[in-house]
Formats: sequence, structure tokens, C-alpha cells
Amino acid sequence: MSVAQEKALVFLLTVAPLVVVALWSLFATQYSITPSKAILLLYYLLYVYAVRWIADPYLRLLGFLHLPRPSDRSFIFGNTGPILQDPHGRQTFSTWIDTIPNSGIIYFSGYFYAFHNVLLTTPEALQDVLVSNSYDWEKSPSLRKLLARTIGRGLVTVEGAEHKAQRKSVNPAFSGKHIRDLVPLFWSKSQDLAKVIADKLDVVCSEPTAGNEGKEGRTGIVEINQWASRATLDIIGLACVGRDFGSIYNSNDEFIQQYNKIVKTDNGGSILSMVLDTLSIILPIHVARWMPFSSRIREASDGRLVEVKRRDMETESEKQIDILSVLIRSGQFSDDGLVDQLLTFLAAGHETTSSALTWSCWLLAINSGVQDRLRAELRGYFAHSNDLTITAASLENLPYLDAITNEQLRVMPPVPVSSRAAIRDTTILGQHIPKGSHVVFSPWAINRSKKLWGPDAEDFKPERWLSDGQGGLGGSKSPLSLLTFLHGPRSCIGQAFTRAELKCLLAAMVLKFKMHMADPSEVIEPAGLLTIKPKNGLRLRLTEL
Ligand code: HEM
Repeated sequence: MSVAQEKALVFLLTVAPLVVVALWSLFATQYSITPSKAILLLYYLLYVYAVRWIADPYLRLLGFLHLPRPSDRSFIFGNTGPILQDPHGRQTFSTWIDTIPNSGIIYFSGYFYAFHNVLLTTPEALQDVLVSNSYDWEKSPSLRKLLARTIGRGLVTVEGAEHKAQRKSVNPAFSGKHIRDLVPLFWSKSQDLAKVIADKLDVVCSEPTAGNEGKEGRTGIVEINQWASRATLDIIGLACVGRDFGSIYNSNDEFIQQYNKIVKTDNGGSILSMVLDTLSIILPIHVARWMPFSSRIREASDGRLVEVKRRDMETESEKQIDILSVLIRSGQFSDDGLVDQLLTFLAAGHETTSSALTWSCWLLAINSGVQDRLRAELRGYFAHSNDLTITAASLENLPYLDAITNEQLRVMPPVPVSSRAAIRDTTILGQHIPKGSHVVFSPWAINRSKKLWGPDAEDFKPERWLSDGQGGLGGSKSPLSLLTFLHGPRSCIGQAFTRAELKCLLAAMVLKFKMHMADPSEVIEPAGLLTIKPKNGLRLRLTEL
């Protein structure tokens, strides 16, 4: 639709019905449409209310029409047509950001032009929404309700003052100091992972060459995604609850079964449970959470986990370092509150780190030069040490490992897109944004924007973090050019945790194996609902070193 057509549409849906109703009310009594003036007035008020309700979004549209926006639009889909064919809008948002001239925001409309969205395209616009006016924006109520039904009222699902208070209480458990304490645990699990995978490989003997006997070694094809999922689950279990789920050894830990039942969507729910689940989404959070049929959350909230931990803390002489212990010691949470936070960490921290590890392995498998250089850095580091143990201090002295971690989180952000709704009238870069409008920000598109990262933005180049001369910004001009964990009061609380964990896992894998694609011609496609994973898994050929 052209701008003229859009303005005509607004007129048709706003002014015209009011004119019609005014004429109608003038002549209605004359033609005795209704005998009662009171009923006529009631009709009139109802009609005006209905027109106002329908017209409201279209009147708001006028406030956006001057903003840059995509040219492909239709009445039914607004501008969302291309997004529907492009999961998470990854490619669409990237194209818009790099090709539509704009100074920080691009407007795009939803169905029937009735929903208004603003795509944030520059660090300055992101700063306004995520940092300066963060509490003018909230996650969509339906999404929060859906999440709260399964993970309770933890950090992810609460808003406003409740969020501020919770964040303040949880922050110390994720402080730099505490994450340093967790590094030995990350490293030990990472080594377990490498060992368990190695034991599954086939023993082969290489061809003898002149003067050399054939050497025995282990190699095989491994689906990495499922190992990444198991390892990151075990790490989060140990770090958050102090409990080894043992899923890399295929354990049947009761809590894990419970967790899978709660968080996984593919657990074969019956039609009845689907209906009940739907009902509990529709109901307000507080009600749904305590409904007898909302059994999932009840099962996890049985409090035993916290009870056992309290007992361990009393009886064991060694200070417990897991996050649950830190939260219990803070004395800020009820037992229910603790369970909600734990489920939140599991849900927010498991799939995401598992996705990040999978993509790291993929990037190293298709960039063998980077893989070799990382291995050389690690071997060089350990050559000067008697003990092959990664500590928090060693992580600070492995610059290439740090660069790879930054770069893989930049090019393959596990959460590719997120959004917020304005809960009051606000502004972005001075532009008035009425209550009810939506902002969309795409870590995928921002992290890969040529405007922010240069012409090689799409390439995996860890070196950009080594010689950027920009204080660790990878050659970009602002920290907000990297959006993987967002920024501001609602940024990922687990960022430092993730970075340390990923470094340990990658170091263990690279020291133990040479990684290649099982089928070098295979095209790996990202897919997924909230986090992205390789659509058909990731098969790598691992050769033990
Ligand atoms: C690669 C790994 C990770 C990525 C990419 C990631 C990404 C994110 C993003 C994008 C958000 C903001 C979502 C939004 O508000 O729209 C977020 C929030 C959050 N993340 Fe992470 N995350 C990761 C790992 C973790 C881990 C390991 C934990 C905990 C152990 C964690 C806990 C949380 C929590 C609690 C929030 C909500 C924070 C708040 O609203 O105050 N995340 N994460």
C-alpha cells in the first residue's frame, strides 16, 4: 500500500464512521428507527465506543508513517509477510537494518496495520530501550504467563519493582568472584565429557608408512548437539544445585526426569493435558500456578530439593559454592521462591549454553585453522604448567580462547530475537512511542550488521577481538553492537557463567579431539523456537589426539 492509500484507510476507519453515525443519529428519530431516545443514545455510545476501539490503532499509525520502513507491505500482513517465511526474522531484520536508510529505528506494521512495531537498529536506540528507559517496557503478558506457568515467578517472568528486588538479591550469586569459584567444577565436567565421548569412538589403526608402524587411535562420527545438551545440563545441575545429574553417563536422576517433564514440550502430553495446559495459560498467573491441574509446577515445587540442600549445608563442613547455597545464605527467598529461581536458571541457562557449545564446535569444525591455533595456544599454556587444570586465572591468560568465545557468541547468538511492549507512553531517540507499541531487537541482525561491524560482519573471525584497539569491542564502536546477552537491567544474569563454562568445554574438546564435519558438503541450517540449534543435529568426525 502507498502512503496515500494508508491515509485513506485511516480516514475510512476513523472519520467516516463518525460522520455516518452523526447523520444516522440526526435522521434516526425522524424515520422512527427506535422509539426511545434513551435507547438511541445507548446505541450511539456503543457505536462510538466500537469505532474508537477499531480506530485507535489506525490513529496511532499516523504517528509512525513518517518513519523509515520496509516497502513490501500488504493490508492483511502489514510488513510481516517476509518474517513469516523466515523463522525469527533473522535474514529479514538483517536486510532491513543494512539496506533501509534509518537513524536507529525502523517501523513495521503487523496484521491489518493494527499492531505497531519498531525494530531497533543502532546502539543508541538500543540504549534508550534496554538501559535508559528499561522499565517502560515489559515482555508480552501472554509469553510471561506461559513461562510463569512452568517456571514460576523467577527473574525471567516478573516485571517492575518485583524484578528490581529479585535481581538485587540474585546478583551476588552470579558475581565475578562466585563464577571464579565455579571454574574448577566447569573444567572437571568438561573433561568428563571429552572422556565419555572418546570412550564411544571406534578404535582404528592407521596405515603403516615407511619406517613407522601403524598407530592405534580412536575416531568416529558423533552427534554433538545431544552431548552438548547433556554436558550443559550436568554443569548447570552442579553449579546451581550442587547436584550431579550424571546425564552424560545416562543417569536417571529423579530431578532430571521431573525437569524434562516440566520444561520439555515434546513429552507426549494427552489431549486432556493440552486442554488443561491451555486453560492455565489463559488464567492469571497467580491462579494458574496453584490450580490443582497445573501439576507440573506443583511437582517441581515440592520443596524437597531445597530441604535436602538446607540439611547438607548444616551437616557438611565444607562451604557449599553452588548458586542455591548462595541464595539460601542470602536469606532473601522463601522455599517456593528458591524453586522458582532454580527452574528459571535451568530453563534460561540450559538450552542456551547447549546451543552455544554446539555452534562453537561447528565453527571450529569448519575453520580448521582456528581450531589448530586454539589447540596450540592451550598446549603452549599447559607446557609451562605441571598440572593440566584450567582455573579462573588461566582463563584470563588464554586470549585466543577468549576471542573465539566472543566471536562465536557474536555470529551465532543462541537467542536470535526478542521483543518488548511499551507499558506507558515513552520515547526512542526522541520519537514519541505510544503505550502498547512493540519493540523488536534482533541479536542476530545487530551482531551481524555490516554498518556496525564492517563488510566482514558475517564472517567468523576471532582475530577481530585480538587486535581491535578498542578496549575489547571487536572492532565495533559500542558494547551495544554485541547483543547476545542484551544489556541493562534485563540483560542475561548468566553471562559471566556462560563465558567461563563455554571456555572450559571448548578447551577440553579441542585438547582431546580434532573435529571435522562428518559430511563436509552438508549445509547446516539453524532452527528452533526460542533458541537456535542445527535443524538436523550436528554430526562431526572426532579423532582422538
Ligand atoms: C549462551 C548462553 C546464554 C545466552 C545466549 C543467554 C541469553 C539471554 C538473553 C538474550 C536474555 C534476555 C531475554 C529477554 O529478556 O528477552 C537472558 C536473560 C536471562 N538469562 Fe541468559 N543466556 C545464556 C545463559 C544463561 C545462563 C547460564 C543462565 C543461568 C545460569 C541464564 C539466566 C538468565 C536469566 C535469569 C535471565 C533473566 C534476567 C532478567 O530478566 O533479569 N542465562 N539470557
